[in-house]
Amino acid sequence: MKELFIYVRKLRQFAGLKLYVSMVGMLAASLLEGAGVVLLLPLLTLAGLAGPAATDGFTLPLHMPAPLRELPDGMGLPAALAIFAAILIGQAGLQRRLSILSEQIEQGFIRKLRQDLYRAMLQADWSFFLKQRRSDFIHYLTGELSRVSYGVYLFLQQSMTLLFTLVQLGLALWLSVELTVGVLCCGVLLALFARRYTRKSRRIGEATTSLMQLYLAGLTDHLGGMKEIKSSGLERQHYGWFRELCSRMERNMVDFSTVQASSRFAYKAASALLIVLFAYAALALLHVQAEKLALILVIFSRLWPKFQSLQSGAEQLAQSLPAFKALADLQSELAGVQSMDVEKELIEAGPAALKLGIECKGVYYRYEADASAYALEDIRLFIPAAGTTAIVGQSGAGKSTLVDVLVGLAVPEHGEVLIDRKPLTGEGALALRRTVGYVSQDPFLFHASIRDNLSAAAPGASEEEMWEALRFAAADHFIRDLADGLDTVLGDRGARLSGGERQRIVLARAILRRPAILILDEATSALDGENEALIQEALERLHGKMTIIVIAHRLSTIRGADQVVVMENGRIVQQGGFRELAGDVRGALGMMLSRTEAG
Ligand SMILES: Nc1ncnc2c1ncn2[C@@H]1O[C@H](COP(=O)(O)OP(=O)(O)OP(=O)(O)O)[C@@H](O)[C@H]1O
Repeated sequence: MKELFIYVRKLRQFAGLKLYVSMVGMLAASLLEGAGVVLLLPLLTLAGLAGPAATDGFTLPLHMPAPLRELPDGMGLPAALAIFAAILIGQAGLQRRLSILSEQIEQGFIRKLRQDLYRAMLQADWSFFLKQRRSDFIHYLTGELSRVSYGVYLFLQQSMTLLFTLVQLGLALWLSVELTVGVLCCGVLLALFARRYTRKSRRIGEATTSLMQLYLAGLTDHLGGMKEIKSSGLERQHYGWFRELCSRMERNMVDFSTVQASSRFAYKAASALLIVLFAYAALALLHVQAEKLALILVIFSRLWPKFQSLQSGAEQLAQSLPAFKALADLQSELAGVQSMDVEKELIEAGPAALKLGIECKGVYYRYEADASAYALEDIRLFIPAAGTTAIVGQSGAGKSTLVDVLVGLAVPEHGEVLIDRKPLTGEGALALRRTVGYVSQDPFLFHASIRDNLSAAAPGASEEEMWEALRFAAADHFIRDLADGLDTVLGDRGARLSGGERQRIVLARAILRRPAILILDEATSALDGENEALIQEALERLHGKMTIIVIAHRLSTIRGADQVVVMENGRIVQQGGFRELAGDVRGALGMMLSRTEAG
């Protein structure tokens, strides 16, 4: 429940006056409805359906009937009917307005939640993303958010129902304290009994959250790995997993419907018993007039469904509570890892170009605070501006981690990173990253045209500049050969291209930004010898114009580097010019070269 109130508080802050207007409107609507109900009996009297004894027996709750009775003969009924219709139509009009208002509040609130969540994700430290599944974010931004949205809507609805119920309860108490207290006690007893349904709904809601999470995670993995699944003939296993999960999801929803149906049954059965009991108590024990009993029954028949709908709303709310909790947990976790403000302009623009270089002084880094091994240990390194530095080492040596530390994505546990002799912190890291062109091992392309993919990185780039960047990345020829050229739409993550073609477009995109620092993390690994040679030449042309950091497995790609850094188990084991290191046959690079040649 705590989480629900967090969101209710947020809703109050978001909607402000509108929420109170809507609450007051609900109260007015329920009063009008109550007035309509109270008019029923005078109407019966005026219509001659209830005898004169009825009006003598007890005082009517509103003054309206008296003036009505003073009207000339034959005018009372039409006037009462007209007032009755005006009240009901007015109430319906008010409810229409309230429904629109509550929808506006709900949708506006959800938009705000969605924006806040996505914004907080964008502003979070990179380390936060390393611990999460991508599919979980999709789960939170879609499924869980709509459950929260539904929950908030339910909460508004429940408040409305509660207000209606309270007003009608007051009215019923006015008419007959004994019978109303009787109905109320039965309602409370049943609500206590029905707590089991609410608790069960919450457990089912928890299962819904984890099943949906599993479903999305599984689907994301399967769709991402479809090629591996098909090439290894694993369709059967995957289908088996999917079928089993779908059955669990089906059972989960059926369980919830069963809970709701059982609780509805309990209320309906109790209602049948209570009507019989009331009728007996009123007529045989309390000797209430038949007309008054009729009014009580009208009120009971309006009150009891409200109890039932409050219970049903409570179950649905309980079912969506785990989504509130999941979202609240995520938001509080995100609040602790915010490292920027996406909308804030950087006041201190930071280095537009690197002047001296990047230095690591005794840097230690590990992914988990309690991990026994460091991914980087005692890194001492200087990367000169406008030079080319190659980082080599076996898989898992720490090359990508080192680059993350150099651009401020990962923050060292000990030691520091200096950019042009100034410590790399906060805004400086953000400014630095805006000058970086990064090509990763797993290049990312949007499901959009090549043009859109390029302009996503450099919004103002002209067509000419795009072709220039593509020429640099040896991608111009194959793109000219495509029927739609720059307007060719790439598949999901660029799936319609070969790995080498993808890498070349991503490289062109990085260059188009005219970065001060170009980082290539295994960026040419999918290229054939000819294209790799073309890119090597292009990189050599850039030599001296920008700082280039290359991570490479293929040692052929690092021959032109000014400095080679060799890593092993998170440490730098050798560092120097390519020729110098290659000449030391017993050194790490020399051994790697001889292994490569032998291979
Ligand atoms: N997200 C992560 N969480 C925990 N440990 C990680 C994570 N990423 C990398 N590591 C660990 O950190 C160490 C260095 O990994 P890193 O990716 O930097 O190596 P690498 O030299 O770039 O490898 P490769 O050439 O295979 O890309 C490895 O032991 C790896 O298992």
